Amino acid sequence: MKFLPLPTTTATRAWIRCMSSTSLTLKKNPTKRSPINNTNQKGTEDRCLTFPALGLQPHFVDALHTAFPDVLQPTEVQGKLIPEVLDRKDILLKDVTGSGKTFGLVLGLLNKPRMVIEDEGKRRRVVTTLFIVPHRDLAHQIMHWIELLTKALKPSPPLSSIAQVLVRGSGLKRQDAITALRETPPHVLVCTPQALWEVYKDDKEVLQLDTLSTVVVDEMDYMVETDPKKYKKHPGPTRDILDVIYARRRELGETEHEKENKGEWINEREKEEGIPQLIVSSATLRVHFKNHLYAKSGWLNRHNVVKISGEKEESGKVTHSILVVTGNGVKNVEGAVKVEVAPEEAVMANGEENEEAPAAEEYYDEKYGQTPSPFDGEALEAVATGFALDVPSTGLLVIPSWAPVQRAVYELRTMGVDAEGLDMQKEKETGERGGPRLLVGTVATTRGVDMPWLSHVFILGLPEGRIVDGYTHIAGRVGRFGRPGRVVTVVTPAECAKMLAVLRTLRKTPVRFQHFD
Ligand SMILES: Nc1ncnc2c1ncn2[C@@H]1O[C@H](COP(=O)(O)OP(=O)(O)OP(=O)(O)O)[C@@H](O)[C@H]1O
Repeated sequence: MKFLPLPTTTATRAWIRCMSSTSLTLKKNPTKRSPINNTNQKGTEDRCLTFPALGLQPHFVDALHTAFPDVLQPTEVQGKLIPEVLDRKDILLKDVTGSGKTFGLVLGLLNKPRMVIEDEGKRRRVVTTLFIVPHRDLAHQIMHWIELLTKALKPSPPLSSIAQVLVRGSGLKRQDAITALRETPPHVLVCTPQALWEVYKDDKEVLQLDTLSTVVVDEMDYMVETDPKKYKKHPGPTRDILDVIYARRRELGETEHEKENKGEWINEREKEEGIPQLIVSSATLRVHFKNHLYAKSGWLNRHNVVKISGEKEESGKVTHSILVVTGNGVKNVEGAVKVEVAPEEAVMANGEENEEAPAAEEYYDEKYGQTPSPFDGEALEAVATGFALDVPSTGLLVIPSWAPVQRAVYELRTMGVDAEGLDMQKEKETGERGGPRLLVGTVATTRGVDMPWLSHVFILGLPEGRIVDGYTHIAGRVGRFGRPGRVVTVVTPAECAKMLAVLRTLRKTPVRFQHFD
């Protein structure tokens, strides 16, 4: 079935801003340093940014400090990002994992004016921002941040008017989600592309796509296929939804106009018609992807776009190890260097019994006990051993997307590991209090997730897709915000050379994982 783009008459775009924009000035204060060492463009002087100076409203900054006492000052990338989010320019955002991109987006978006439309003489609030993310765990994580901020606001508005989550498999029926959206259109709708597209197909009016102020696509390079042979057959929901929202922008771009004035003309028209700002973010936006966005997609206004990237900050102390499964034992990759490990970093798991385990084991015994494992037993055992000997609290195992997470959980449990499927909704309650435990997810469910209490990432096999980008994102779950971490990849001898090449490209030296030969 084909869906036509929404009509984009000026009348339907009749929107008014219910709050005035804050004027933005960057203040310098040479006496303080921001959490990430900020230098100015010449790299000679410290620049201390404050959240109010970036344009965040004072009562919101108070709530931020109450909800997140450790967040004192903006990071370098947030210093550049927040003022641009508050403006109407399109943004291409790229910085290392864990630098605060997603958090900064949340802060900026919540400070944007709410969209209000005039409907039969009445002013009515509509969804202001779509925050599109690749999977529901990331949606829940963002929602959790927004919930904490909303609760800390004085007075605290109802959460549903500030943000709602639209994901598949949340337990909420699609029709109920549509009713909630119609009754209380939120400031920010955090959603996955599939769920959004399904709601749009069911009810084209409820999302009011033609009056949006901003569309954010986080981890966009992961969600949008750039090979025309593939996307022409299967565009995918992100592409479908962006094609609908930016149909008018594409039309303007294709309109005949004198070359010299075209940019100015487009910007004028865009402003008049209220075409939404597009923000694209990822730690890995490759050149071919940017070219696709600029030249082919029609989603980006190339005459009004700003590129934001962080300066190369030193990430936390993360070690990278490669274990090779030979079929006759597991050993460190040849050439791995030996580093001294401080005793407190090599904490033994306490081996306490998990009270829930027996019931779960019975269930999974029945389900999986009689069928052969899809996993290499030696590889899983290496992970189980590494976990038992090295993980003090929480580790993450990333398995290939073809592999069943619950099956991996079952097998690890039979090896004595307290394993469970990654579930960010649960994580916000358990957090660092749990453990030692091993969370299991796939590339698809771990992209962008933030668990400051995570110390280890184990990767089973070569990361899929572009291996370097895949590895960057998976490994980026640790070492966030200057914290230490350990990444251990378990590969076969045939995969070993490729894995070494990945580390070479990223200028990392493999370090011996001390529990193996
Ligand atoms: N200004 C700040 N001060 C202190 N901590 C911060 C600040 N901004 C963000 N953080 C914390 O840093 C962590 C990483 O943030 P975030 O998930 O936004 O990073 P990211 O750059 O989007 O990572 P990824 O590329 O992996 O998605 C979070 O735990 C967040 O709470």
